[in-house]
Amino acid sequence: MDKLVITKSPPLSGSVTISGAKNAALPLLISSLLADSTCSFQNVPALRDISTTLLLLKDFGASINQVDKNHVEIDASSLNSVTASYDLVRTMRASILVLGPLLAKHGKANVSLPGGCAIGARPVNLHLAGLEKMGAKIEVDEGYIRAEVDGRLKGARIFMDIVSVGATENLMMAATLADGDTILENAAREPEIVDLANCLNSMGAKVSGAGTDSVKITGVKNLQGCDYSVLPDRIETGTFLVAAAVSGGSVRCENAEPSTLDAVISKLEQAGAKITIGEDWIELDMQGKLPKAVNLKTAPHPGFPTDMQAQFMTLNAVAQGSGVITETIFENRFMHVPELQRMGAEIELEGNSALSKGNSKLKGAQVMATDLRASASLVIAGLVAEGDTIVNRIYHLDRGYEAIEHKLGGLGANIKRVKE
Ligand SMILES: CC(=O)N[C@H]1[C@@H](OP(=O)(O)OP(=O)(O)OC[C@H]2O[C@@H](n3ccc(=O)[nH]c3=O)[C@H](O)[C@@H]2O)O[C@H](CO)[C@@H](O)[C@@H]1O
Ligand SMILES: C=C(OP(=O)(O)O)C(=O)O
Repeated sequence: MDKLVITKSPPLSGSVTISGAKNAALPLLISSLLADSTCSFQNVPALRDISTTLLLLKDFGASINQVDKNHVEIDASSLNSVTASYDLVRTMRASILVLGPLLAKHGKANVSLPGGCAIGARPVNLHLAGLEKMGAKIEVDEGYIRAEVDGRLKGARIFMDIVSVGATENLMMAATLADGDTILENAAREPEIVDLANCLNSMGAKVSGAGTDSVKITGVKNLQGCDYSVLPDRIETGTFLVAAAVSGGSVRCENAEPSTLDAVISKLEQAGAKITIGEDWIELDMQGKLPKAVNLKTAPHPGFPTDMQAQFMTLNAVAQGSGVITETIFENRFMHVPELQRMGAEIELEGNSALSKGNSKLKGAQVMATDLRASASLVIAGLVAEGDTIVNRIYHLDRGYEAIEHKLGGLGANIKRVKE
């Protein structure tokens, strides 16, 4: 498995182009299952999760035309299978999102239950309960969710007692082809949900209220193909901004969507960064200063995103002063803490909070990447640690960051991929 070797680097400087968002692209590509003609997607990030999704769609019988690295056309108008096998689903939890579209369009779906992953149990009960409320019969058998509906799904009012991005997306897609109106209450408000709603509407769906906690979908008989460009990745943007802040540098993120980053920008300003914003770019300048530690608590959007928690853990570790980070979304998302401690970070864990004492002088070490954002936090730590940091198992990083070593290298980081 590939490794990244990062050697203590100068403050990051320059500009970096942000890719399309993984978490927007995955449901968008999957939404092509609903359409009767070809869907064309641009600004698709070149990532392992995207290749997995395309393999999954191909496995159903969809035809895929990879026009170039970031442009793909999908025709899923006729399929020869509605089974998502364990081999593909186990590497990517977002595969569960095929359940709603397959059921809505083909009346049937067999989807392997996604395994647990390093950040928590991640159940799918809300996805299943919502689809059952729309008339689906669902059973779990030999590790597979087997779902069926007699005729079309029926519109329903669905209240979700936990805010779930995936369940909101799955049910929103299912409802586009259901009979009648569906109202999703306590829906997630993430920008990726708005992107999905916009794309579905461009296919002929009737979705309103996306971005609020009540989304209304009026079912239509069929959907057409689309030509859609994926939203820029707010988590990739945030990761580069934190890397710049930790290194005391100055970085401009191009092709970004600043309006999706309010909570992250506000914490970076509290950390002492000077932030300048344009229509599609964000610039961070630490003016040579060390960041100040911040207190933060993760929350559903527009709160502070859990996918930026690990990166801020590194920031707090090297910052001036102490800070408390509380994780409220996933019960086991502190796997990066022991690895950062191995590099010399002074962090104490208590329940779902992490107290960092600050001013840690990090030293390079061999570290293990346990999940996607944990990996990013270790790469950022490697930029300022004395000596070499070797980040093993970067499989996770490749799931979610396009060409991270090239992008960081372009900002002056000493980073290289070692193939094994
Ligand atoms: C591909 C994608 O977009 N992934 C993102 C998505 O994951 P994902 O959609 O899996 O995350 P959810 O928003 O569903 O999870 C939020 C919380 O709800 C719980 N839950 C979820 C579904 C369910 O049926 N029952 C239940 O209890 C989860 O265990 C978790 O504690 O949102 C997360 C929260 O912002 C992000 O960290 C992930 O990067
Ligand atoms: C947890 C993440 O992704 P996924 O839901 O695909 O595991 C993430 O993007 O940080």
